[in-house]
Amino acid sequence: MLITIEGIDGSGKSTLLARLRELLADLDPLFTREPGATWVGESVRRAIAERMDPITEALLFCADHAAHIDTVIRPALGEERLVISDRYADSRFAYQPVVLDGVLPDPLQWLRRIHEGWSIRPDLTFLLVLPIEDAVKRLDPEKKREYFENAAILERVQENYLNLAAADPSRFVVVDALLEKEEVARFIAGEIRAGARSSRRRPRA
Ligand SMILES: Nc1ncnc2c1ncn2[C@@H]1O[C@H](COP(=O)(O)OP(=O)(O)O)[C@@H](O)[C@H]1O
Ligand SMILES: Cc1cn([C@H]2C[C@H](O)[C@@H](COP(=O)(O)OP(=O)(O)O)O2)c(=O)[nH]c1=O
Repeated sequence: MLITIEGIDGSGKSTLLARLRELLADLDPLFTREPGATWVGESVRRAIAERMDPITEALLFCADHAAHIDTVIRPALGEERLVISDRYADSRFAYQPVVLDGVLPDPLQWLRRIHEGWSIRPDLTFLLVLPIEDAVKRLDPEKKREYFENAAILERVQENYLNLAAADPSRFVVVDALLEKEEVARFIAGEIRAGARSSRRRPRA
């Protein structure tokens, strides 16, 4: 079963993932992330830091996704493992249309087409949502910021995320990221356990 965790920068994904490692330890999940599960992720980080042109950046994120699927996700799903990814394809569908606005006529459609035929659809996606000003307040002032981490961009990214969730309610679970950390983690751990139980009962196609 493939679970993905999505949300804007500062929504609490890293905090949540650290707690899920403890809460779900008995299920022996494979924790992974985008960008960065393979060395392709390092080129993505470099492209972001150097502000490469948006098409290059988008294609590098997609290349990172392809390498991630090939080397991590597909083998683990083949062994029936529970896989939990910190960011996945929806990060592209939420962030890159903002960066590609004005560069391409329909960035979301372009991005969807690039993923078609090889990307693997998650079984469940948890989307952490909170007011932009709270997310920005949570960002570490000591840490160097990616250019995405600005309120105007994050506002549009979150709007894109909410549209993706509205269009696919059977996959998305929208979670209030202002709830107490432990409450967020326990709720999501419970939903993952319920999903894992029902996927074991379901006959494989
Ligand atoms: N539910 C929460 N309530 C209050 N603060 C939180 C919550 N979740 C995370 N934080 C804090 O917000 C900051 C950013 O969280 P982090 O997990 O790094 O976000 P992300 O990985 O999504 O960028 C951290 O200082 C973290 O302790
Ligand atoms: C996976 C992905 C991330 N991003 C952005 C989100 C983040 O601002 C940035 C780096 O992701 P991430 O590593 O999750 O952020 P952090 O450095 O806070 O741990 O890349 C995209 O724009 N598109 C994508 O497809």
